[in-house]
Amino acid sequence: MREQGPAAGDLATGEAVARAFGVSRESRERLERFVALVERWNRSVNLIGPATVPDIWARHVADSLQLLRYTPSTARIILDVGSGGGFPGIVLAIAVAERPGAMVHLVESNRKKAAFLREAARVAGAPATVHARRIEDIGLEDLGGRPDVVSARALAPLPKLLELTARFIGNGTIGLFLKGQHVDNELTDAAISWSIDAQTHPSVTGPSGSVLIVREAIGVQPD
Ligand SMILES: C[S@@+](CC[C@H](N)C(=O)[O-])C[C@H]1O[C@@H](n2cnc3c(N)ncnc32)[C@H](O)[C@@H]1O
Repeated sequence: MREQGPAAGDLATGEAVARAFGVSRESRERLERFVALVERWNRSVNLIGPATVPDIWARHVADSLQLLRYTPSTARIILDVGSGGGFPGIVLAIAVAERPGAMVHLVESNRKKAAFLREAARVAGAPATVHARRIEDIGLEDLGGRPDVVSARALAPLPKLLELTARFIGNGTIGLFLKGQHVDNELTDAAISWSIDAQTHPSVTGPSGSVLIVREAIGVQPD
């Protein structure tokens, strides 16, 4: 899979997403099996908003795949927090499936969603380990070492997200967070309690979204 970014363009179909992101034939097949599973399970488990199902390739798959361009090519351990229906975690696991030693740890506290994620990893043949627990209860020993990347989408506003993930970030471990239109306000709110080294990049999937890269977040005492 090509690791530099796509031109935005039309991302409405599997074929278009595969072309835009330089996805290999094997990865595309894995993504197609995963998408079919999401669509099937979504009738009984709330994985993605029903109204977004027709746009699943752009709204969910491409949205997740864009994180690959910010993921170092040497990254092996990825920690995805609040994985839900596998966005971005399962998509990233598919994207790095051909990297020797790669493993994506999916932390999801909802048991039904965790069961879905296990089935999704099996069906897609993706290197993923599912932890049906809260992130607060996860330590480095559960991940087999320090993660290279911590990812999350729609888990919590930034101040809370940093409470949950900052202990993993820094010393080369980056946070890659898919954020909505209020990212600047979230950064302002988070700056009250955190000294943050971060950058935002526009999302390829919509003008209001962004990718937030956090290189370091250190807790500060309020004055
Ligand atoms: C709004 S969903 C987002 C799911 C997915 N990342 C997405 O964008 O489609 C948030 C998910 O985080 C899970 N979650 C919330 N708090 C959590 C925690 N402290 N530890 C692990 N999972 C958590 C919820 O069960 C839920 O599935």
